[in-house]
Amino acid sequence: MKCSQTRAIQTHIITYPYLNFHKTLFGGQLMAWLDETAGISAVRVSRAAIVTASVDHLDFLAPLKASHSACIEAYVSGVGTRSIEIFAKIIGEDLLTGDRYLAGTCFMTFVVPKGASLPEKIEPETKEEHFICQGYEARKQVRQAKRQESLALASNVDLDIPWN
Ligand SMILES: CCCCCCCCCCCCCCCC(=O)SCCNC(=O)CCNC(=O)[C@H](O)C(C)(C)COP(=O)(O)OP(=O)(O)OC[C@H]1O[C@@H](n2cnc3c(N)ncnc32)[C@H](O)[C@@H]1OP(=O)(O)O
Repeated sequence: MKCSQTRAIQTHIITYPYLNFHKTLFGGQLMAWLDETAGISAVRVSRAAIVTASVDHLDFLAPLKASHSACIEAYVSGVGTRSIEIFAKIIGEDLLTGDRYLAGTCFMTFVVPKGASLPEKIEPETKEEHFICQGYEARKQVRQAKRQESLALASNVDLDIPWN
């Protein structure tokens, strides 16, 4: 399957309900939009009830200002046995001037239920897709090592009620 067949796009206007006290987009709102857009891309490659497993390298590169638009574009950049890596980019646009800027990039991993099937490989076509997809195996190895660290950390986190 080609990257382009998995592409999902959302465009939002940055307006009052989404602003923080800097009058720029609240980062948590951007994360919710990213999860939705990337999730749709993950469903496009799997046609299955995916879950978000992890988000890594969400880099907030530039603030998204009030009255600008934010275009989130996501596509599959690699697949494993049950995991799907999505690359997403967030492009801000000053709608009055047409100036565009990269506001952020992100990799997310979604997991399909046991029994669901994924294509054997993802085919990049554009220069950007080739660049992003070629790093998949290295990123997956890092992620697997981080997951072991995370599981070790979780086994040391206490569940005591915090108000005593
Ligand atoms: C009815 C619905 C219809 C659908 C309609 C369409 C909807 C379209 C729009 C959706 C847009 C919104 C999307 C929001 C989706 C949520 O909001 S989901 C809610 C938030 N997420 C969760 O609650 C997930 C909670 N965690 C879990 O359930 C489990 O820990 C997981 C993530 C499924 C892993 O389970 P597991 O069975 O222990 O995994 P395991 O067998 O060890 O590994 C399986 C694969 O996952 C990878 N993996 C596991 N954990 C991680 C990790 N933390 N990081 C990276 N990779 C990992 C492994 O490396 C392995 O990869 P492969 O070698 O198979 O490629």
